[in-house]
Amino acid sequence: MKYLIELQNLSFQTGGAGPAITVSAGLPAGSVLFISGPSGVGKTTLLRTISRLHGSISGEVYLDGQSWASYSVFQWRRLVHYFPQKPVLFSGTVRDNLTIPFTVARVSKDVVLNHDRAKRLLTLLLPGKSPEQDASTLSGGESSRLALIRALLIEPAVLLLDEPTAHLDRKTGTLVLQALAGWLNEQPRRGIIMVSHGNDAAQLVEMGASTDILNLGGRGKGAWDK
Ligand SMILES: Nc1ncnc2c1ncn2[C@@H]1O[C@H](COP(=O)(O)OP(=O)(O)OP(=O)(O)O)[C@@H](O)[C@H]1O
Repeated sequence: MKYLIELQNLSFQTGGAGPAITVSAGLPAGSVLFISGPSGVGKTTLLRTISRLHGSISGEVYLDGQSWASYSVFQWRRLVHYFPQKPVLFSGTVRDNLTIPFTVARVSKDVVLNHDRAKRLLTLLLPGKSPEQDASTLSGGESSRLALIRALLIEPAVLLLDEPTAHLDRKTGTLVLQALAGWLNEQPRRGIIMVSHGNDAAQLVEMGASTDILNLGGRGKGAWDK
């Protein structure tokens, strides 16, 4: 299989005025596709379209060669997981926020939090924070990192990240990128599509990730499709 996820002539309309945008791109497993383009061009809308939170006009998305039409919306969003710019936390503790998605799958809370990966991610991204802390007392950046840990624990095949390092200082941003690079390397068939700036791309390359750019201000093709 050449691509983990492939956008084939995916056409969508943003909420703003302007013509529909059509993109084609393929993401090999283990790599990161950066979405670039000027403010308001439709980067967030593209991520929301890929996750089926925003309707498309035409075209298709393939995951491991299988069209998105063959998945229920629920299955698709679990496998192709959208992480918004302002993620929502549940009321309750840090622990509750990490375990709530798993109560649906009837996995015990202790299993989730005793998982090595959960412990490692908490130590990396929220050092010094207790699982018993009320999540509403976390800072904006900490809340976002807690939500990111939750997204990583859900183990999607593809993570769609909307500016995950925005508003973070460089050191904390690097920790987030380390968590993402580690997550990519853990399993062979994972990928990330993210809206972010060139500095993140350069750092991920330094960490050994293979990256590409899909420029929405440009012709709408990934470099892998040349
Ligand atoms: N619900 C909505 N109602 C009206 N307009 C909307 C809605 N959502 C998005 N838009 C508009 O659609 C356009 C694309 O928005 P989008 O958030 O996808 O842009 P973006 O490229 O991610 O921008 P930025 O880099 O500033 O975050 C913008 O002009 C935005 O104002």
